[in-house]
Amino acid sequence: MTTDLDFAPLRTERLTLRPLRAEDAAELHRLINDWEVVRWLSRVPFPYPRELADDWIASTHRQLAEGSAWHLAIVGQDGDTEVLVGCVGLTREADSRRAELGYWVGRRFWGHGVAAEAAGRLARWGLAHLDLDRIFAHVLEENARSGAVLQRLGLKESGRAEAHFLARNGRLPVVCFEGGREDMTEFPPTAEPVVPKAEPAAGAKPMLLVAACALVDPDGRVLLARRPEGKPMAGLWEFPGGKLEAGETPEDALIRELREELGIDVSAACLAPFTFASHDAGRFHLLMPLYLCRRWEGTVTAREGQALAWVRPNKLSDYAMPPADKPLVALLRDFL
Ligand SMILES: Nc1nc2c([nH]c(=O)n2[C@@H]2O[C@H](COP(=O)(O)OP(=O)(O)OP(=O)(O)O)[C@@H](O)[C@H]2O)c(=O)[nH]1
Repeated sequence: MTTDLDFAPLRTERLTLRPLRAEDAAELHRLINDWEVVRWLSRVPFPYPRELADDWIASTHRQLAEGSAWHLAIVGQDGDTEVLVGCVGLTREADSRRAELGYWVGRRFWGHGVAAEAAGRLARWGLAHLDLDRIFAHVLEENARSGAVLQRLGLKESGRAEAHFLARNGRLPVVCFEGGREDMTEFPPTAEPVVPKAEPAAGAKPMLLVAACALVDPDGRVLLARRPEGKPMAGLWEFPGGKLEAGETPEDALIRELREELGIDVSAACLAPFTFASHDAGRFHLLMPLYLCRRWEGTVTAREGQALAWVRPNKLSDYAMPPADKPLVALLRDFL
């Protein structure tokens, strides 16, 4: 049976990450039944029985369907032919916002940066689309090459431990790595903040002016939008809005952003100033007025493919939000 389980393949410059297929079993077995590959992996036996490839592929489908793990085939393209290169996986830790990253690459594909390209893509996808805050992994102490892959992704060494290695029939020392969305590299550089008219004094941080809005529906629920993959803080939930463009008032900017992002028309008279965030965001200082709006025209639609959620005020804290938003959420909860 071939099924892609409604999982849209993830692409990188050279690779595609897609659910494993029953037909991959023979090639997967050929690649992984190799001591040079298995010796670094903790949960894989050696020799690797051919039937295990079938069983394992079936188990990855069950995990994908239940949302507990995302084990994907790493495939490349040789002309018109798809080539299986290895596997990469993200496994959710029970009752936490962490997931474990793992990968292996067939020996003949070593030395081309495949692992970092695939693992980086899956880790960033996971942070953007699943309710995750941290990615962790462990590698054998002697596996410096794999440690370098994790460092390239931005994960930091978080400690030492021991893990059981099936093919070695024993416990061996491992190095643990961990990181969150702020650590993950390869984000496109953030657009330069809009600097208000007066140049900041030498050495002062530029001020970024962002207007945001809590849309409140007739049931008293507040709209949150999820920051999409590829942007800084991808996966966090925020109030719709955006940066002021040159010459705009905060109200102008909100009216424009709400139309662009959500397809609704709001009038300045319906934007009630509520509170503001003043937050040191590192490279710049964020000043963000937050408005309340209960009346608009049109139907709220995700015009930019972003996930949207209407959230009861007492549930707002279940959503991971940028640090600047935390005090705003508390005020909003008390007010609504
Ligand atoms: N809209 C909005 N932005 C927020 C919130 N909290 C918060 O820290 N911000 C920050 O304010 C800035 C909003 O800018 P933006 O939405 O126009 O721009 P962006 O970084 O998403 O990318 P862009 O330049 O491609 O538009 C980002 O740095 C964002 O992280 C919030 O609740 N709503």
